[in-house]
Amino acid sequence: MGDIARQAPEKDTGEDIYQYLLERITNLENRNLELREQFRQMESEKRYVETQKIRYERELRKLKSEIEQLRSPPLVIGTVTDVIDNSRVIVRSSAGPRFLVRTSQLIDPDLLKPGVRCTLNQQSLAIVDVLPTSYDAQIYGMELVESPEENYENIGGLEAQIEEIREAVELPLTKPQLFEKVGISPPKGVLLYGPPGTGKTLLARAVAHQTNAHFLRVVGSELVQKYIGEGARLVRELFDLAKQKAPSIIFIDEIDAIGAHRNDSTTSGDREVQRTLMQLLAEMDGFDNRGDVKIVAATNRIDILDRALLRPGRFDRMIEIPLPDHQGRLAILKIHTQHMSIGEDVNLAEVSRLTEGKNGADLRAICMEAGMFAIRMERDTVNSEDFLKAIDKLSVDFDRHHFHTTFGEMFA
Ligand SMILES: Nc1ncnc2c1ncn2[C@@H]1O[C@H](COP(=O)(O)OP(=O)(O)OP(=O)(O)O)[C@@H](O)[C@H]1O
Repeated sequence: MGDIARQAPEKDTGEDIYQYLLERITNLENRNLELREQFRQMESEKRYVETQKIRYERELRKLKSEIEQLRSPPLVIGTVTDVIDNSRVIVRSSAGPRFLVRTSQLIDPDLLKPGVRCTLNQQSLAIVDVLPTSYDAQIYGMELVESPEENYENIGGLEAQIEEIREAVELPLTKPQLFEKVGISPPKGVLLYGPPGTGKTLLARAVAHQTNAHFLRVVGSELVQKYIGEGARLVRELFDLAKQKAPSIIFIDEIDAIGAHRNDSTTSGDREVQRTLMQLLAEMDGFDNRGDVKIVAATNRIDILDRALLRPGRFDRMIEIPLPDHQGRLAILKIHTQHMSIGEDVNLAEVSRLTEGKNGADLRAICMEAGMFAIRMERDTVNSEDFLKAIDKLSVDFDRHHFHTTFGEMFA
């Protein structure tokens, strides 16, 4: 640069100017050559970067689609039996057969050793994830509460049912000697049945609270749908965990999902449900009813339950949890308004009369909605107008939901 920018000579004789220009031309030509060379190098660098970019983009797309493919549920569970090389292993699926499967690049090959449990894509059977070796209740969506907070005072309108469950579950846990002295066996399992939202879960949690027992909740449909082929194993682990944590109460919600009576169809889904049910029956049969683990199940569909579940020594005590009547609704409304600041004009008996056919969950929602109306109006007490608006709003919501469900079912 210094050469090119050199100042013209002061003495401007013709010879000097000629020399100066000649030198300048040579310099500029050299510089031009240098720049051309740099340009050529940069061009080839650019081409290299561009091809790299295309390669990375292709790899990114491949990995993204691999992730999507691998992550899509449901997943099958298997155990690695042999490792062939870094990308292929033999896995025994929990349903029985063995497969030679590919592993994802996202999985550290060091983790894949014989005996390790893993999840497999249902279609490609590629390994998606490696499961921890130690037992983890949360993986399976089990709810484990040390001692739930709900107590009998939180339950409205179910006095007779509370009495029954106390006899069937609480007494054998707190006073087992009574049963021994009289020489009778306490019931093994209790089945709560009735429409949704009427307090079945609440009741089971309250018994666990009263007896200081661990509360273990599983949902029947999740047992068979979350990890295919794992239902039976989950039932076994559920009972093991309950024994470990005793005194404990196992609560199986939606038991109809595994305990519906069997028909002749033999799809793999049906077989899975049957295996899970057989395991549950086996666990219950091999169980000491004088022990400190109690089983409570709930269903909205007692009509479809397999009779095998209801035989003596299984769910042999059935308690109906019906929709609340007027007095029941009043009791539930009192419970859900006890911490609310309610105006003197509010007549809960009237609210109960206006909510015929509603369940406990609806009544709780009405109380909360009435509170929201008061907050929107910047009032600190809830008046009867708020309750009327809340009942209206929830009835409209209910009708809309009902309409969508019915409409959806028509086209399903
Ligand atoms: N009898 C009741 N007394 C007080 N609150 C109730 C009662 N029934 C229902 N609720 C309220 O509704 C909520 C939902 O009820 P819960 O889950 O116990 O019903 P469920 O019968 O188990 O319903 P599902 O069959 O849909 O599982 C409860 O947490 C509680 O706040």
